[in-house]
Amino acid sequence: MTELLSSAQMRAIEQEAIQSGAATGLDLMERAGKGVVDAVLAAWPALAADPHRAVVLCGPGNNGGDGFVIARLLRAMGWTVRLHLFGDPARMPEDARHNHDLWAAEDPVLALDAATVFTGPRPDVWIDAVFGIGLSRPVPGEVAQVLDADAMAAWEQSHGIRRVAVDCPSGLNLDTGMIASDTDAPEPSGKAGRATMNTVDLTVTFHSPKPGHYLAKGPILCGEVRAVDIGLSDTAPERRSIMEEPDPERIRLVEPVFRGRAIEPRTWLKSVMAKPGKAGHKFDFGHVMVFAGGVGQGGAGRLAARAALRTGAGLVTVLCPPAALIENACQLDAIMLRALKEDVPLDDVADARVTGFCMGPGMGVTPRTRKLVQEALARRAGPRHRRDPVVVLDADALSSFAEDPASLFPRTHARTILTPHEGEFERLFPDLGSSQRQGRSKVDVVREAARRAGCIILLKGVDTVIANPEGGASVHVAAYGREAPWLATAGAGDVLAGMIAGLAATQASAGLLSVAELAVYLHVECARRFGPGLISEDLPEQLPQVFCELGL
Ligand SMILES: NC(=O)C1=CN([C@@H]2O[C@H](COP(=O)(O)OP(=O)(O)OC[C@H]3O[C@@H](n4cnc5c(N)ncnc54)[C@H](O)[C@@H]3O)[C@@H](O)[C@H]2O)[C@@H](O)CC1
Ligand SMILES: [K+]
Repeated sequence: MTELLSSAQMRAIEQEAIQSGAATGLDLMERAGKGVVDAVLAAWPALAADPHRAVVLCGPGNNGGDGFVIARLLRAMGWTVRLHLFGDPARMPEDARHNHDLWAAEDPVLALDAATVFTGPRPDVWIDAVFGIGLSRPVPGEVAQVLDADAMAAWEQSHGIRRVAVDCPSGLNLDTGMIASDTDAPEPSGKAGRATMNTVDLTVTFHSPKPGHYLAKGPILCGEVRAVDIGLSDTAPERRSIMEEPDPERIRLVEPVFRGRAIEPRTWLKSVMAKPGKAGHKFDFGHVMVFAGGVGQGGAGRLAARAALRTGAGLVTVLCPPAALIENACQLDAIMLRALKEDVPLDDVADARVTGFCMGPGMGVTPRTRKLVQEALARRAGPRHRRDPVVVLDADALSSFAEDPASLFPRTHARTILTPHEGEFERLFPDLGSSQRQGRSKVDVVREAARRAGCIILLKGVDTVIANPEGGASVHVAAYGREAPWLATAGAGDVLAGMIAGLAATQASAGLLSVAELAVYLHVECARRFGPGLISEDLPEQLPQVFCELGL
């Protein structure tokens, strides 16, 4: 997994390098600028053949300083560069000011406004170095006009211009992935934030990617993200193994990468999933019970059950009210079926070998659902198991506690995982949901929710955030070449809940957060493998081929 660094962590690493004498701020800025130029030429090798035109937009801080370095390096390659500055050079930080002066000694520093920028000739490359991690408020109106998605149409064939962002498209908050004008917070400047922000083709960031590249608007705006090495060493207190819970000080990006290097997905899968012994018995791979709804309400539970079985659980049983037995029996074969009468306690039907419960899809928002959830949460490890059964709570199992979430949290435990979508999350954590809309990072709110509930929380979305009560957090995004828009289909969440229950119920040695990470990854892989036209029934059916393609 790649570890994502917050702005504060990035600053601390830079400061340590500077204070230890390993590099000066100027060295780092020079390497950053060179890293951007190299990344541009690597992305579009044809640009290296002969000199081209560039527009470089610089801001008042060190992001602008990087811009001045880039402009100077391109000029040295014979390029024609028009450089525009927002801000007063006299007030720039020292290193940025130094690079400003090197540029200004030979070429003009133009104003950064639409009239000045778009009356110049059309560039081949557009470099946005206005704001980076230092963005502290909405982008001022005159800069916003230049960065507006439609503004480039002032040039003919503007779609052919290669757009590059330094650290991030200016206006994107690298901790939250939001743009200031997206949030409910009033804008202190009183000026309207821009409605549309220019997307770029390539974002070049330094040392390590940041959460904002993957959260919220980040994946829409950044194009492709390249992290370039600027010679900083990583001072993470301890780098953990892929199957351990993540370092609570860091945020982990869910992808088959470990310690910065791509690994075979097979290595990742094998480290998380149960290792089948040669003489494995079905009970060695766990028994998941999935609760289905009443007559005509069983589809969601059956989808989850199918996903749990395909993911590797040895046995899966659907529990349903007696009236729904025939309906379910007509649809299930390998999945077992048991009736659960209204007044019968869960212990009467679930023996000690049950290692996982998947609850919520189609169950109904009822007092009975609440009671069953409470009973499942009270279960403890059977004699043959090291761990308590996992309890995955989704959909109606969560909504059944919407009136009184505080009555759920004393019962949830470290082997519980809640898988809400945004609406369900906000019903359980109203204050956290609204603080997110006001600009708080999705990672921070999910971390706090996990702490409050004392269990794992997986908040679904194109950007999915998972956190555990210790502060460990990971982000998975269905973007950057792993888009799966057709996953927005009825029942896809039920399948995910079943996949998590199926993987976790095998009692693999990996922690539950690692299991949830893998389930989210597999879920998207299944959707991508099937492609457009996907319906939720198709998802579990892709698993055998996905496992095979990932080398399992
Ligand atoms: N030595 C270093 O610190 C390095 C920093 N690097 C670059 O430096 C950047 C961070 O530099 P800074 O901390 O100076 O931050 P930025 O350059 O991102 O922006 C800070 C400046 O912008 C102003 N500002 C912020 N939001 C504004 C708004 N909405 N409207 C008007 N003004 C606004 C601030 O008052 C400050 O002057 C990184 O993103 C990266 O590009 C790289 O060169 C690597 C080395
Ligand atoms: K920028």
